[in-house]
Amino acid sequence: MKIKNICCLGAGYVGGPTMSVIALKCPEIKVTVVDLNESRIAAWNEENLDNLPVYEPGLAEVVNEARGRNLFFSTDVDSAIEAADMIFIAVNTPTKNYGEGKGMAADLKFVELCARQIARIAKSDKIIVEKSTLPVRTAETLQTILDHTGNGYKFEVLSNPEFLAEGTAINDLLNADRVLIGGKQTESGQKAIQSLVDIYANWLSPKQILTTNVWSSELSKLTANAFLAQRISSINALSALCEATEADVDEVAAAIGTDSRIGSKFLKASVGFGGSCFQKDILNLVYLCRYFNLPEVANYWEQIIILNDYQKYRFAKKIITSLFNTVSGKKITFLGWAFKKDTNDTRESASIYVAEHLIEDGAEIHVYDPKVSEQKIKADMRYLWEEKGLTDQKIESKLKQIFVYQSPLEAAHQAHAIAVLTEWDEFKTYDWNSIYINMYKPAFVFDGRNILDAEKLASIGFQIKGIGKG
Ligand SMILES: NC(=O)C1=CN([C@@H]2O[C@H](COP(=O)(O)OP(=O)(O)OC[C@H]3O[C@@H](n4cnc5c(N)ncnc54)[C@H](O)[C@@H]3O)[C@@H](O)[C@H]2O)C=CC1
Ligand SMILES: O=C(O)[C@H]1O[C@H](OP(=O)(O)OP(=O)(O)OC[C@H]2O[C@@H](n3ccc(=O)[nH]c3=O)[C@H](O)[C@@H]2O)[C@H](O)[C@@H](O)[C@@H]1O
Repeated sequence: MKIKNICCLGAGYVGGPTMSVIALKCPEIKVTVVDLNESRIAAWNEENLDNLPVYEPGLAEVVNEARGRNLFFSTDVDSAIEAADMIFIAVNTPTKNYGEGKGMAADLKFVELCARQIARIAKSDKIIVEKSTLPVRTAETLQTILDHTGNGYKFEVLSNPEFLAEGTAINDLLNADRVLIGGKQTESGQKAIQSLVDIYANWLSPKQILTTNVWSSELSKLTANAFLAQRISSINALSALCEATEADVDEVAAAIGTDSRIGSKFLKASVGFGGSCFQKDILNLVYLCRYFNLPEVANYWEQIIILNDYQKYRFAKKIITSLFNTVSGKKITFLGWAFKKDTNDTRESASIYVAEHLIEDGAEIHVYDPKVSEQKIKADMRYLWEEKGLTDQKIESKLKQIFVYQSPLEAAHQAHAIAVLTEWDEFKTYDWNSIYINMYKPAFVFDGRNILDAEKLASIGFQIKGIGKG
């Protein structure tokens, strides 16, 4: 079946960029991205492309070309569902923060609502594509809801997990290592798979398009994220040993990375990984393993999260101990708040947890991030403290310890220490001499990303401490 009309439920970091690229590459297909969040849709429709809700290099150009031609953003979910032959579900699947599986399982309520809405609205057969990251066997749940609450039409459920990374999303979509499509082994299942293959074949080669059964596809997504995060926790674990032994973690990573069986990518020691997915997906995997009575397997994967929490805590503790065992009343400058460079996303960013530890010890946190607003930074901290059950009064008082700047020099003025939390390229280009002159001495720099020229900074007079540097 040749697809003419696509609808995507969820206009977030995945729905927005993926559908923009599909629209760009398939001008004959009408693509409508819908969301319940009116302000998000309004931002996608903003004339000024600087105000798109997602910051991604190259995204504005893609949106500019396709929007209004065959790419549309709307809050009219029902009409978009009705008109579509193929519906992508790209809604959020956060960790459950209530009830059964709290703190571990994926919360599928938004996905379930989508299925119920599709079933209620559909007036023709449709292909439903899981784009959100979901626990293995969710397709079964979706199929059951669709078949039992629908109006007698046929729904084929496919799994098509997304592997893009934020900050490089457009390039990842245009030049994907692979796309993965899982479907039923029945004749209609294979036809549905082919319809989706045909879409990606507009710009990817057959070698880049993998097809599997539904369950392998669903599980491959959680597995890919677990393997990626495992590499970071592995190198971060070694970074602690490097600091104790005067080995240099970057040298160790480069040395092992030359072994083609290990590979050099994703071995950058850091203050700890963040982002909306690694932690959530691994917790989900751990929950699934426990559910299937595999405690040893669950404990194995859980260690990645435990180590990541330790790494964030270790970084904060190093700042406190280096500053003579207290940061009370001291000004600590944070360069970066986003969970990685080239994104405005801050979900689960290490900066949030490091800030919390330091504020607990009485520090003032002065933040500069090129893409993250003051409102967002404060909302992140408020959310964390609300989750911990702090009173509103206590939260308001703690928020007074956070200051946000438009300029890095102002943020660092009269600081006791600077902590690099995100690897933004611009941090490397600063006039570090002027920064040094205007800081309290000894002037400390804690490079949580190992991006600065440590020798140069040391020669200026800084006390520089990287991750995994002896
Ligand atoms: N952020 C990323 O880089 C990646 C995310 N994923 C997965 O993709 C999924 C979406 O992630 P993000 O885009 O980051 O989330 P997001 O939170 O940025 O976007 C999800 C959007 O769905 C909307 N939504 C919720 N229920 C809806 C409904 N019933 N109808 C219409 N819209 C609805 C929300 O308002 C929100 O705007 C998650 O499962 C995530 O694990 C997968 C690969 C990469
Ligand atoms: O499912 C998802 O959401 C996505 O999760 C990650 O993408 P993302 O979280 O956007 O970004 P990454 O580049 O993976 O970085 C994640 C975190 O790990 C950190 N990181 C990454 C690499 C590294 O070597 N060291 C390191 O500390 C980053 O700074 C960041 O905080 C995966 O890379 C994507 O393939 C996947 O689609």
